[in-house]
Amino acid sequence: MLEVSGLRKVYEGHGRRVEAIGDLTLTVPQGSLTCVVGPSGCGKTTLLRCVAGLLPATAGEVRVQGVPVTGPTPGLAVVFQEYGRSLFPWLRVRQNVELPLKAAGLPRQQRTALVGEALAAVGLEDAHSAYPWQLSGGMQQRVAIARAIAYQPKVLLMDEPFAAVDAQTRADLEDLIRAVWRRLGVTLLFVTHDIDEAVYLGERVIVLSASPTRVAEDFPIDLPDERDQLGTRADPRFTELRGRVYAQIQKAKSR
Ligand SMILES: Nc1ncnc2c1ncn2[C@@H]1O[C@H](COP(=O)(O)OP(=O)(O)OP(=O)(O)O)[C@@H](O)[C@H]1O
Repeated sequence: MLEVSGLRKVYEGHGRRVEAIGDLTLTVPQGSLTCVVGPSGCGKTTLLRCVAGLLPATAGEVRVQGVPVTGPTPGLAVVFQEYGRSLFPWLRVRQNVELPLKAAGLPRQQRTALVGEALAAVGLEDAHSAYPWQLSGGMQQRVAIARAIAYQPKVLLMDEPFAAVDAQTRADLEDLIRAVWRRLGVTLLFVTHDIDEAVYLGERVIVLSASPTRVAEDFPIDLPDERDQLGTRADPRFTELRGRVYAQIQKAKSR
C-alpha cells in the first residue's frame, strides 16, 4: 500500500519560487492499478519523484507499506519516459536488467532466473545479448520494464512511460503492463497525460488540478477486468468515463 498525506512541494532557487504541489493526499491500495492525469505542468512528475524518494517533499509524507519514504526505497521501482537515458548503453540487455539485483546483493543463480523470467514476460527472450542502442524505442522501453519487474517491486511507479513510442507499440505496451500487473499483483501508480490511456489501463483514475496541485477528482473505472484495445475502447462505458475525465481536466485547468 502507498499512502501520500498532506504532500507539498515548493521549488526554490535562482530567484524563482514554484509551488508545484499544494496539498495532496491519496492512498493507493495494495495490488491496485491507479492512473494519474492532469493538466500539462500540473505537477505529475514532481509527485512521482517525491513518492519515489528522488525529491524531498517540502511538507507532508509518503509511506510505502507503512514505512516513510526518505530516499530511494527498497521494494519500489520506477520506469521513466526517457528509456534512452535510463539504460546503460555499454551494458548488454541482461546486464541492464540484472543491475538492481546485483545492487540488492542477490546470488548469481537467483539473478539469472529473475532476469530470464522478466525478459520472457516482456517478450525479449532473444535480446539478452544485445546492447540497448541496437534495439527499437519500444524494445528499449520493454527492457526498462523488465528491469523494474525483475526486481520484484512491491510498488511500481511509471511516469509517462509510453509517451515516446509509436501508437501501435504503445497499445502493445499498455496490454503488456496490464498483464504484468495482474500476474505480479504489484501496486502500480501510472502517470500519463493521455486520458484514453488512463481509462484503458486503470482501475481508478485520479485527476489532479493545475499547480499548485491537489486531487481534483477520483474516478473508479468500472470497466470489465479483461480489456482489449478494440472491444474496451468501443464500449459505451469507456466513452462515458473518458468524457467525464476530460471534462474534469478542463475544469481543473480553468480553476
Ligand atoms: N527542478 C525544478 N525547478 C523548478 N521548478 C520546477 C522543477 N521541476 C518542475 N518544476 C515546476 O513545477 C511545476 C510542475 O512540473 P512537473 O514537471 O512536475 O509537471 P508535469 O505535470 O509532470 O508536467 P508535464 O505535463 O509537462 O509532464 C511546473 O510549473 C514546473 O515548471
